[in-house]
Amino acid sequence: MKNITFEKYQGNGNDFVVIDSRGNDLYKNYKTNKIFDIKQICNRQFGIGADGVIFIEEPKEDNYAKMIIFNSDGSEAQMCGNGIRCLVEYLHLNDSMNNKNIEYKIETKAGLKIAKYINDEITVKMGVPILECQNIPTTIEKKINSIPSHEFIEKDFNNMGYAVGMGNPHLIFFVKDIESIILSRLGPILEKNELFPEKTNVHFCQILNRDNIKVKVWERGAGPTLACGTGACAIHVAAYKLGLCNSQTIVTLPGGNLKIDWSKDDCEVMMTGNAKKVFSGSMLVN
Ligand SMILES: N[C@H](CCC[C@H](N)C(=O)O)C(=O)O
Repeated sequence: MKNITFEKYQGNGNDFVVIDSRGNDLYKNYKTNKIFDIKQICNRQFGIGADGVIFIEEPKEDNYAKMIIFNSDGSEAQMCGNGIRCLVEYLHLNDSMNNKNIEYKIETKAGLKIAKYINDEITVKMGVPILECQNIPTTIEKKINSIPSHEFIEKDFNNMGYAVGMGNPHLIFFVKDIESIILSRLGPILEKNELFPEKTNVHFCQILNRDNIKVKVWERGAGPTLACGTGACAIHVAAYKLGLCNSQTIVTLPGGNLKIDWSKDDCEVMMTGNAKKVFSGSMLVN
C-alpha cells in the first residue's frame, strides 16, 4: 500500500478527483494494476465523492498536458467540459507558471482543446460539433411509451430528440416545462439505447428566452449531475440549429451558468465558466 495525493475540484458543482500523473506512474499503475477502484473513490457515502476522476498525464506533442477522464461508474469518456476547466485551474495553482495569460493546450481523447483565463473564468475552445441525427427512431419512442403515463412527465413531451456530438455523445430534448421532467425515470431509459452503442448523456431543456436555456442533466456513466460542460455546448448547438436561441447563450444548469458561443457549423464551440479547488487530500492505494 502507498499514500498518493489528490486534489478535489468543481466546475458549476460538477466535481472531480484530480490525480497528477506527470513524472510518476500513477495512471500507468491504475491502468495495469487497478491500484484503486474509481467507483469507490467517487462514492459519496464511502469514498471521497465525485462525478469522476481526472488523471493529468505528460502530453504526447508540444502541448501543456493531457487529460484522461473517467466517469464515477469507472467508464472512460472522450471529453469533459467542466473537468478541463478544473484541470486548467489545477495547473494554474500548482505549476510554477502561475500566469493567467497563457494558452493551456490540453490533449484529450476528443482532440486538442485550448483554454485561457478571461478574468476569473476559463474559456475553452470545445471543438466543432457533430449534428448526428435530427430525431429519434421508434426504438426510443417505444421505450418512452412503455412508461405508464401516471409516472410520466409533462403532457406535451414529444420524443423528438436531437443527437449532437462534442467528442462525446449527447441526446437532447426540448420541453415546455422542465420542472415536470422526472429525470430519475427517463435518464436511465434514454442513456442506454441502440442509437448510441456507447450509451449517451441525456439533457432536458427549456428555452426561457433566446439568450437563456434551462437544463436538467443525466450523464452517461454518472447519472444526475449539477452540470455538464460538453452537454451545455451540445444543447446550444441543437437550439441554435432549430432557430430557438441567439449565437451566444447562458445555459442555466442546476449547479450554475455556463456561457456558450457558437453560430457557424465549421466553428469551434466556445464555453466559459468557473472552476474552483475544493480541497487537497491523500489516500492509500494498492
Ligand atoms: N459523462 C460524460 C463525461 C463527463 C462530461 C461532463 N461532466 C462535462 O462537463 O462535459 C460522458 O461520459 O460523455
